[in-house]
Amino acid sequence: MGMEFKSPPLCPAMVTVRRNPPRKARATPSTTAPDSTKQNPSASKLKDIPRCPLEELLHDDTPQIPSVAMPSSIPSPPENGNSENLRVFLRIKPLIDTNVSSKKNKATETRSKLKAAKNNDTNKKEGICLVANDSHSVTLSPPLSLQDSKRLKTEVYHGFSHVFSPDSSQKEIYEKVMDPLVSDFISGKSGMLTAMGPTGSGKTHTIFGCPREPGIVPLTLRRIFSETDGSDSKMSRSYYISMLEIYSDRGKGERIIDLSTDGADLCSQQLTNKGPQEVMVSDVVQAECVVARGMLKRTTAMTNANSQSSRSQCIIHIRSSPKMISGKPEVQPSCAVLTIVDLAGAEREKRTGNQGKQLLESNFINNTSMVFSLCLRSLLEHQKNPKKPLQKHFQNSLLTRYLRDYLEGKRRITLILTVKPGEHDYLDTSYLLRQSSPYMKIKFNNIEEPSNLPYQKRHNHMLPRTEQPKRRKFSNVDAVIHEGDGAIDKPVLEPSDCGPLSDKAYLLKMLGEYKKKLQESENEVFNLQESLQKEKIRSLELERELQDLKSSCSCGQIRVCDAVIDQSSFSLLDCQSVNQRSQISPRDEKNNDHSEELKHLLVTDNSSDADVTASLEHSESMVCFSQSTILVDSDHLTTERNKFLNEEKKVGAHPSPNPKISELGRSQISPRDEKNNGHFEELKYLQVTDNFSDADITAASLEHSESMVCFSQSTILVDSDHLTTEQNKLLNEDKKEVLCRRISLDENVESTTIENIAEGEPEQDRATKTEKLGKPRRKLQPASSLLLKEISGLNLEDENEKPKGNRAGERKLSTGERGRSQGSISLLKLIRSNFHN
Ligand SMILES: Nc1ncnc2c1ncn2[C@@H]1O[C@H](COP(=O)(O)OP(=O)(O)OP(=O)(O)O)[C@@H](O)[C@H]1O
Repeated sequence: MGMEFKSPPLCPAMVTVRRNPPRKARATPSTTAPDSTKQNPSASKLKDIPRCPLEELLHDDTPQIPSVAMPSSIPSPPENGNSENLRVFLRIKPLIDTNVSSKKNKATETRSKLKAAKNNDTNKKEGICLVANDSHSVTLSPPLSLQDSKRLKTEVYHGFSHVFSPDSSQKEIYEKVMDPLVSDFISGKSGMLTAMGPTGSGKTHTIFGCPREPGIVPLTLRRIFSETDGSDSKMSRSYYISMLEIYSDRGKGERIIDLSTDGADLCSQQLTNKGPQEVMVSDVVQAECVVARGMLKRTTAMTNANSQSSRSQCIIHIRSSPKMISGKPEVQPSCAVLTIVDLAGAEREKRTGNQGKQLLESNFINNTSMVFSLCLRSLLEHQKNPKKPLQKHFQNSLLTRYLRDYLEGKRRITLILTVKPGEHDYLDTSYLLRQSSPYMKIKFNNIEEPSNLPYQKRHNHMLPRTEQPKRRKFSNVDAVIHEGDGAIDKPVLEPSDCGPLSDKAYLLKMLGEYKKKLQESENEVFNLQESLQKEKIRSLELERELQDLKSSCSCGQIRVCDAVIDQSSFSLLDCQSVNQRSQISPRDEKNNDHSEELKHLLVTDNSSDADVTASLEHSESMVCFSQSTILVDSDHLTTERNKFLNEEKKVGAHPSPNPKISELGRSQISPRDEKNNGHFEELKYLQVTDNFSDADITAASLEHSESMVCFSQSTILVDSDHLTTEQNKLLNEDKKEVLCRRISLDENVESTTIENIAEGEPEQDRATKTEKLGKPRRKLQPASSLLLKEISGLNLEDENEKPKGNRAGERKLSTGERGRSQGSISLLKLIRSNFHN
């Protein structure tokens, strides 16, 4: 039905010159409109003025019923040969959709019915817009309402591989659509079946079916395994199933979910490198279970158009590979993959009433469907005109990237279109038929069945090339793990199945190594942490021990020194030396060093606690013996301090030619004793230093315990007063190291510290002095009490002693003192005899 068209009259004053006149619209096969230029002679006069292409704009591109011009252009399915056309099947869904009026959609149905009743009384019963003319063609008639408003016309589509009427059974569909593909698959040819159609048109039903009416997938599996069961064992093959869905969560990009196993999220990279996990199936029950599980995990939702609408694109791979027999692969065609895709149905917002999340999902679904169609369209145009480059529409969605090889015509595709015949679905059906019917012209030329190539390689071809990592060569294929790695019953391909190690296997191997290393490092870190902890504990224990030792040491010192002070006021014992000499151990061989000097200040006083505490200022250089006695290292004292002490005459030291003696002499200080201010007790003793034998010393100390103190194996301290002039002389003559010191004692002043060394003093006097001083008596420790007993029992006498110019003046010796010099004599005798020997 052509349309009369008259160009609008031209304005005489206006001349329009077009540099690039619009292309002349080509005549569509369906158009029957007479050439307007022939019919209207006046139009020829206006040939210079391009006419408005209104006719083309208004023209409906669809073929008209009376003049069906398509059959000649639509190729019939090729029987065989290298070149074959894409097969397009059409399935018409039964009009009465029980599911739509099911409980969940009852409300929607009621609403739409009420609407329909309001709008048009004639539409009480929905009309049919699509009818099958024969097994290869259909007629699509627009509803009257649309015919009037949009001037839509009846269309005839033919050239389908087969049109399935609404009463077609699932089995029939399987046999016509899928069985040839399965046969190819079994013989080693790969192929893909894709179900396309608007939402609720029966794609999922066709692909999966239901228990009562199993769909293409279950029937395919049955066929495959029935075939395998009957075949010779030598021809038997292994089959693997993988199932995944591409889904858009709230429109936030695409996600790939592995449906065959754990429903894990696979990123695009994983899909490329590893692919979906495969599950090896050995019989139909196992295979159906895997598919059923996957279906349960698939994302679906209830929409106004479908109570269980698929919200994702679902892809199932069935892969076959030859079984190894006696370690050698069979020569038969090796791996083949059968791919079945259930696309999510395109949705119209008005019809579905989707909002929010579902609207976003709907956009994703429509977009993916559109990209899929564009890819095929581009392939068709490229095949028609090879000069036209193949558009890279596949890049626009994950699904098309994944199926790129198919969409570029390198693998066989079969399409099954599902449509609803109702009038309400006219637009959807029309759109699908117009869009998809040209695909029948797509040819697959010289399809290279990579029967001798491993599946891995082919599968990698199928994946987006841009995402393929660089290939690496491996000689050892022991770590070959195919894409089904990780599945519980994952199969591991034999080296011969896979050829060189694939990228995926390489990456997996690397990952495994890194994982191992990480594990080792973690273990090491753990061990180090443990040992660190142990070390910390140990160091704490050691610190505690050290503290204990320190405290016990200081206690010991105090005890020993207290005892010395209280009992005999023999204050020359240097704490350090005491410690070093193991508490005055005569057998300490280490202390054979004669040069060891004792140089300390002994501050003896009735020091108050505060004073003693103040001594802590010099804690490094002094040792606190007791409340009344502080032993200070004179070297550590400042010059002022020493000066002060000297000025105050608190240091009583006889000048001695021997530096040791002077040092020792300076060690008698009583700075805080007010009573003793400037007065010193006299200490008279000899320090005989030599290498005495143990026996000698022991004998000496025992024999003359009253007059000597044995410090060590090399040092004996003897009261010089107790020695006779002869004895002293002898010692000097023999150049033995005789340390003699005399500290004058002011007789007028009572000594506090060394009062007990004032030999020969009557017990009564001592008691009186002590009483006067009011100094507390300290209890002796057992170790020191013996020593002090010896010291206190010293009866020293130095007959040759001369005044040493000490400030205290010459000491007057009492008769009693002189009488107690026998011990000294005996000692000197012993020493002498020792030297002579
Ligand atoms: N040929 C058929 N015979 C009987 N019932 C059918 C047929 N085709 C589809 N149905 C029913 O129609 C409903 C919708 O079908 P289905 O879910 O397969 O549509 P769909 O195209 O997959 O929709 P969507 O794209 O939204 O997933 C289902 O309940 C299904 O059982």
